[in-house]
Amino acid sequence: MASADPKSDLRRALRAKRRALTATEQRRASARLAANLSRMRLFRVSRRIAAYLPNDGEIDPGDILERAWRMKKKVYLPVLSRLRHDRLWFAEASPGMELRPNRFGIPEPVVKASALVRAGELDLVLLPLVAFDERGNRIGMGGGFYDKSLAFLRYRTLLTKPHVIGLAHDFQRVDRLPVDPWDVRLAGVVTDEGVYTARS
Ligand SMILES: Nc1nc2c(c(=O)[nH]1)N(C=O)[C@@H](CNc1ccc(C(=O)N[C@@H](CCC(=O)O)C(=O)O)cc1)CN2
Ligand SMILES: Nc1ncnc2c1ncn2[C@@H]1O[C@H](COP(=O)(O)OP(=O)(O)OP(=O)(O)O)[C@@H](O)[C@H]1O
Repeated sequence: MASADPKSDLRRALRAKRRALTATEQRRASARLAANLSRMRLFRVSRRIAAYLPNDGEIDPGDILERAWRMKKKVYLPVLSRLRHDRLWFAEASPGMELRPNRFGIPEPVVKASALVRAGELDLVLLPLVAFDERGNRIGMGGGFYDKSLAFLRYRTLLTKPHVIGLAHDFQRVDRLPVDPWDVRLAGVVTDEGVYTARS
């Protein structure tokens, strides 16, 4: 059924499409994604990199995490704030560390509050998305978590950290997305098929 929010129909359709991928398709996409990202200078020079654990058919950054650890980079995963329910913090992750599902069922590192860092302490945030366009606009799951946690970037220059790159299956690209005032623009999007660098 069509709804009043143009974003929600698109969300539903693309989420269903990515959930329908087989495990084999997901593994192939993950390997291609890692190959495409590791060719980027931004990835090579970044020391502290946040990614995510895949949920709902999202493209799997697992191969990227492995590569980053081999390159002696620090890898971070998002943790929902227990105090402010709409904010993300980031915890350094290591292979095989203890994880516990958050309220959406997505596993999170189990760390003490003092070990959590804010987005501004990272060099590169690789974030999940539901749809993107080539101008660097995205829509996510609808919680506004990343938009709120990265809102400070909208008032700063292009040189401000972290750099924000979206990760997606190539079929999640759409012609043009509606832009809301709070949306944080991506520097680019990397997919299983290639790299889209946003030009303003
Ligand atoms: N892998 C991954 N981790 C992430 C995010 C993400 O999008 N992907 N997030 C990015 O923000 C944060 C969590 N935000 C999320 C927001 C909504 C749903 C979700 O599945 N919503 C369900 C309703 C679930 C419920 O209410 O219990 C839905 O819309 O069907 C999941 C994660 C932090 N970690
Ligand atoms: N910086 C902000 N300050 C206050 N509210 C915000 C901010 N960013 C987003 N929101 C609110 O969050 C809600 C969800 O926004 P939106 O639909 O754009 O999320 P999304 O981009 O799909 O989610 P996410 O960022 O978690 O991937 C909106 O109702 C919006 O009002």
